[in-house]
Amino acid sequence: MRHPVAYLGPRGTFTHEAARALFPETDYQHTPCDSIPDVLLAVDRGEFAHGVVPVENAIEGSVNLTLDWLVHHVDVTLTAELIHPINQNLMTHPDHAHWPLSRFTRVLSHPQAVAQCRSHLREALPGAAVSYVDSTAEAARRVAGHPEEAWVAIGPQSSGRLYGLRILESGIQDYPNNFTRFISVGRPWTHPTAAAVGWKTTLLITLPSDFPGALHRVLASFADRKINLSRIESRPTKKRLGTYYFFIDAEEGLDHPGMVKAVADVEHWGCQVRRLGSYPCYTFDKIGDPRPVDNGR
Ligand SMILES: O=C(O)C(=O)C[C@]1(C(=O)O)C=C[C@@H](O)C=C1
Repeated sequence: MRHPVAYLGPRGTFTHEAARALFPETDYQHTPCDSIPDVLLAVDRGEFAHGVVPVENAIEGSVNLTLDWLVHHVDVTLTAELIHPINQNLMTHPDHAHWPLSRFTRVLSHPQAVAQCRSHLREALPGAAVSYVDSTAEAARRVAGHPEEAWVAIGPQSSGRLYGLRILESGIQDYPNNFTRFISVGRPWTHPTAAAVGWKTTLLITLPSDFPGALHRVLASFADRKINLSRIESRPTKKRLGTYYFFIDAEEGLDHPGMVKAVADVEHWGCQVRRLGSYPCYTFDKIGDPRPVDNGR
């Protein structure tokens, strides 16, 4: 039996590409969900052993929806990371393939994808309205379903191929080094063939309110043990203005002796520490390129 993997769908999203790279189709069955919360909830409820969602983009930064749902709505474990290249395409219905860009009135895509192409859109489609949808592939599907509309979608080539769109422009992101970090959540697993390029632990830290310099103490606890932190991201607690949760990624496993001491220190300073996961990190070049998604799979 192939193990079930939920991902942000529909078929043809960047997350689908990431899910297929992380969880090979020989061993895993991929199922699309309509939104990031749907993926996380399905795993949290035990309906899927694994889920894949985006967490951070090189151009636009954090995927706040993922971070906030991890904090407030689900209790799932982070089990792997994949850094995946992102090439954004401007695509339309084949009937409009020869139109000048000035004829298009609306751009559809995921907010992260639109944000990655903001400058390009201002120049290429200055008059077009923007409609945000839950994923790039959903945008492609809607554009394909409305040939009567002068619409374009932004998304991966795979979504254009799946929904029968034509590519008008490729590589439209504003900066060339565009990568998104995806995470898997759920049960522990190991990739059947790929070697990890590193190991990370993600902690969610809440500072005590009455302790000046608490964040400094937290950072020093890791620095004192020579543990590299690759990311610190704050999100509002949503309880009171000016109060935050800190997501901290450390480049060691949770049972590394230095990590054990650093976390004990942080707790000693009165911080609350939630251990979100300790997991291998994969990169796209090392994990291998799965065959393109086609209509049958
Ligand atoms: O819409 C998709 O294709 C997604 O997989 C979502 C998502 C994201 O949320 O960051 C994934 C990668 C890109 O950065 C743009 C969109």
